[in-house]
Amino acid sequence: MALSSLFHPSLSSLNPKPNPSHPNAVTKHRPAPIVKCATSSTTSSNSPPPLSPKVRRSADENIRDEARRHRVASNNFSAKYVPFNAGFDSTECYSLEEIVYRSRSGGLLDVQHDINALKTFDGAYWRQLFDSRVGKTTWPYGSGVWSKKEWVLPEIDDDDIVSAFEGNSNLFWAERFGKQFLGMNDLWVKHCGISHTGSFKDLGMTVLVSQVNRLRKLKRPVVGVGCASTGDTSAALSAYCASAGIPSIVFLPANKISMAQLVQPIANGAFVLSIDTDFDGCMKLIREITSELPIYLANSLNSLRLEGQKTAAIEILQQFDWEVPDWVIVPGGNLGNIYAFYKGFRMCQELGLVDRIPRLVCAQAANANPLYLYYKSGWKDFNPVKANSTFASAIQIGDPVSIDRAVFALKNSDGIVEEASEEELMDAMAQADSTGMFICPHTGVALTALIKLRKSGVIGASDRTVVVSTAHGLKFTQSKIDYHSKAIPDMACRFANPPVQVKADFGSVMDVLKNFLLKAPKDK
Ligand SMILES: Cc1ncc(COP(=O)(O)O)c(C=O)c1O
Ligand SMILES: N[C@@H](CCOP(=O)(O)O)C(=O)O
Repeated sequence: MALSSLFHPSLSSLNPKPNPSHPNAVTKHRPAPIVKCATSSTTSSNSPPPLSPKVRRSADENIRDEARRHRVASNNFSAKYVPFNAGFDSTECYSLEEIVYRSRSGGLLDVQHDINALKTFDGAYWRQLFDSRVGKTTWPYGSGVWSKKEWVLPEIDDDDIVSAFEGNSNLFWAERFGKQFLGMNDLWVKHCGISHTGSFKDLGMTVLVSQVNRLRKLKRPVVGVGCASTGDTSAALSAYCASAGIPSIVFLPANKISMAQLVQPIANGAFVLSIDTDFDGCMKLIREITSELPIYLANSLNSLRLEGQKTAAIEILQQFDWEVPDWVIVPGGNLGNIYAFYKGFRMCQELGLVDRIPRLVCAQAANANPLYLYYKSGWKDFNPVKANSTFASAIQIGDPVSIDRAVFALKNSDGIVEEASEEELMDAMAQADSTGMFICPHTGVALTALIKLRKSGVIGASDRTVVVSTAHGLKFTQSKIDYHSKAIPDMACRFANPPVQVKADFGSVMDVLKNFLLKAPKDK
């Protein structure tokens, strides 16, 4: 079947078997889906806009209006909360319109999609649909997250979505780093941090804040949205809330996050509490507070976040033309993201877009390594740790809320956990920067894991490997300044590149330049 016939209403007659539940079918009203846990009769728009030839919208219409004009009445896709990793006989479930973060037994929740409804379409169909939406300005599909809306929050009305067209981040071929330091030619860095607020948190926050927007329209008791944060979650939360006019409240561990991160929620008008504790202390407090006050919890304990974050995995497959990489390495702190990657890959396999999933590696700072210690014990003994200070400050977390999700993801992907000392992660960051990147220390942790696994031969020279870069390096300039000025106690800073002080005269400048040019490498 021609691709165009899938998308253009006028060509739909070419489809030999018109399917009424086709997400693009321009049909009249169909019965609302029967979802056991659904509490509303939401009608939503899951129809992508018509393809070319596209008539330019009139001047008094914006892209939301335009999307509204193209909406269809309903679809058969739905999702609900279920206890995480519940047995087949579990009947516990909740509508996504309920305010619930934990199962009845106190365990984690997961968003479960109606996979049978999604399976009405084959893998080729989903691949083509997602590919057709990349990088457009069509509301809401211009977002890398909402371009996969049917797999994320299928029932939300496009009007309720709060998006900065996040996602669609660069999958960077790390040609020189791979060749020079690892002897690899198929090494890639997924730059999730080159994003609206400078980290991968945007992917999850667009979903969470959109759902809050919807809950508030439904008059649910949500006065504001709150999080504990090591910096990035609070930046994303405050930006998306500000854009929707929703109050945000952030709990930050005093003096433990970078200045660039601190200023983000302040600038976006959040109510910022700087608390004299660490992240784990802030997390405990926000959980207590959100169970007392009508403040919605925005940390990744809330499984809605992971629905957005999982799209980065789908995007990686898409960027490789649906070829599966061998390895994906993710830095881990509160441990929601490693599970989000697993879930994205697994859904693609289950729905026939790919036939396998990559092996996952979770990388932790040695100063905050509860998952690594658990892995090393053969998954026998999990003990939270007191997280020590680390340059990878956003993952200074000792009691990760998503520990069970992470273990599940790693066990089911033949995964590995690695750790990085402060010197290793800072050296790796400096090495990567010296090849033209400008990464954050957390990406340095992930690169250290790669270096170790290459050295031990676990990752082969020709293995296609993706390192997930989680935040923008510009948020962490102080660590780079300290490193390059060799101002870090007990660290050799082997790759430091301090500026040369030189007198302001021609001769002195010539001398240092000649010296430099003599030592400069002659070939590439
Ligand atoms: C920059 C950065 N990298 C990695 C992580 C780890 O992600 P997760 O908490 O989902 O494990 C975080 C937050 O925790 C982060 O802010
Ligand atoms: N690194 C995070 C820590 C909280 O993680 P979350 O994904 O559970 O919100 C941050 O930036 O705050």
